[in-house]
Amino acid sequence: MPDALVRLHQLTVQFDDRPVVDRVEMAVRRGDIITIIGPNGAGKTTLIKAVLGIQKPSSGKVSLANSLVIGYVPQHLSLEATLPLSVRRFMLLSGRSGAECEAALERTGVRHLLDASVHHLSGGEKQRLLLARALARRPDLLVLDEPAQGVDINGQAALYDLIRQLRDELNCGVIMISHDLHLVMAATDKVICLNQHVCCSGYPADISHDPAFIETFGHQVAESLAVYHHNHNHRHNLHGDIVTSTDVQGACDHEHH
Ligand SMILES: Nc1ncnc2c1ncn2[C@@H]1O[C@H](COP(=O)(O)OP(=O)(O)OP(=O)(O)O)[C@@H](O)[C@H]1O
Repeated sequence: MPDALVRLHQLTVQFDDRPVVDRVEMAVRRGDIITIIGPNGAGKTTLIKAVLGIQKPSSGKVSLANSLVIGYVPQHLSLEATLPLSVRRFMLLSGRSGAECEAALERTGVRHLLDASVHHLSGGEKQRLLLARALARRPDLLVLDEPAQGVDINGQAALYDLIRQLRDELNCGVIMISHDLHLVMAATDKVICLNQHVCCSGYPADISHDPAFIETFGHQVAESLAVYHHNHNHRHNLHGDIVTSTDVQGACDHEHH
């Protein structure tokens, strides 16, 4: 099994003696798309901040692969509203060359906005700009905090699709937070349900049956996800991709209901 890009060992973060992230174990490898779901205040952003090194663990640790390059897409683009700033200038502030910035913007579908003001971009355009900035670093690990916020439903599906393509092109690992359970179930390889501690984790179709998932999100949510469940007549590799019967190393062979 390839080495992990990032590994959490019993990661715990406390604020005023209150554990907000409680003894979390997790590993992200190249090719993984791992989505963290959980109710408000569950500790998702705090966990991501610990991965980024901007939140110190109270105990446990975060191990990163040597010279790991992380591309981070924050929830929002927060900028001084009175400061004039074009998309081109914003991208160049990342320290990458003009050509690299333009290629990244092209890849996320917003190169035509090079000379637009960042203040006038739509919600979806801003998310694609933030993704381009992360991409320009050619990251080993993409970290996204609710990347689909402010994006309409069609745009969300396209954005998740793009994230999958980028994972393939860069052969990077992806860790993201999402609140949109339907899209998560449709677009993710592995889901971690966090409520301070890890309630349950696994393939999307499996975890929605997990009593811990139902307890966290309620029967209504679990039932509404039933549409994504299906009987499998195929096998998965460890990344959740379908494999043929001759290529079964590390595959699971199970039925989902
Ligand atoms: N720097 C801090 N000091 C004190 N408490 C904090 C700090 N940062 C976060 N918290 C608290 O930790 C808890 C978890 O916050 P966090 O932002 O990680 O949750 P979340 O799962 O990302 O929530 P949401 O889905 O609402 O964004 C919250 O109760 C929050 O108030």
